Amino acid sequence: MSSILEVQGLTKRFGGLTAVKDMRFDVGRGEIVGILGPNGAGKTTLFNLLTSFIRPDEGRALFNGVDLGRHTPAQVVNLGLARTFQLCRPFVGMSVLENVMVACYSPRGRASGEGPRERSLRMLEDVGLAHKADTPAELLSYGDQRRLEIARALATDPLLLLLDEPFAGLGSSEIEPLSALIRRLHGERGLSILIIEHKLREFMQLVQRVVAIDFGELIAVGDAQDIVRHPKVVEAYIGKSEVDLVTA
Ligand SMILES: Nc1ncnc2c1ncn2[C@@H]1O[C@H](COP(=O)(O)OP(=O)(O)OP(=O)(O)O)[C@@H](O)[C@H]1O
Repeated sequence: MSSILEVQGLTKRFGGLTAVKDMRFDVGRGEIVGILGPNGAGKTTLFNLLTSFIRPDEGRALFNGVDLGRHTPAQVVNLGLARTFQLCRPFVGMSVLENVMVACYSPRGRASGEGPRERSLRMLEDVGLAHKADTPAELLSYGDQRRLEIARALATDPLLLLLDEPFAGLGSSEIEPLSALIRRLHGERGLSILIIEHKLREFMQLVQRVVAIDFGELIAVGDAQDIVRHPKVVEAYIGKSEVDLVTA
């Protein structure tokens, strides 16, 4: 499997704190990879580096061989790398449909040849939100806002989708359908996906490989089943009782 993303020694310091240190891993084309780590481990900083919201102090990330650090966030989207955020930020005062239409005007969205309205509706159907197309975006439930975020990202026609804690704040009745949606998008579109999550149980069902980090450093990479038992992961994060719970 060739790599769509190659992270090569990325490092980011905030004053005396090294939030991401010499990070190295790959994402294969069409692969779902999870980033696992406790609060403050550097997961969102890593996403901010990949999407050029911030610049690395050292190292680089190659997307289809292109150095992402040399591009602006908008250019990164135009290369085919889209993200969602931990905190959903829809355009308020606009409908759900209009929120997605904005993304349809991106270069990759326009290149699809579909009209923005038609494309928007198709994306909303894809994520199960078409029936709420005319609803003001700020009135959506938390779970539906996550779907809207995904629809907006999909409208830019990504090759790699970064999902920042898509299950945060959701109840178990919302997590399973959202997880099924992510699996379907991966299966049907052949999307490569990099997903941050705290919840190991959800990871076990969803991801093909896990990158475990702690204090900004890579501590293990491997199958979810192996990572959950990896001594450094257990020590840093999970605790034996949690391993028993997750693997039960
Ligand atoms: N702009 C910034 N300035 C200073 N320190 C920062 C900045 N952004 C992040 N940090 C620090 O870098 C470390 C990593 O933060 P980051 O948000 O990447 O962690 P995280 O793994 O995403 O955590 P969480 O799961 O809580 O979202 C933390 O100690 C955080 O306080």
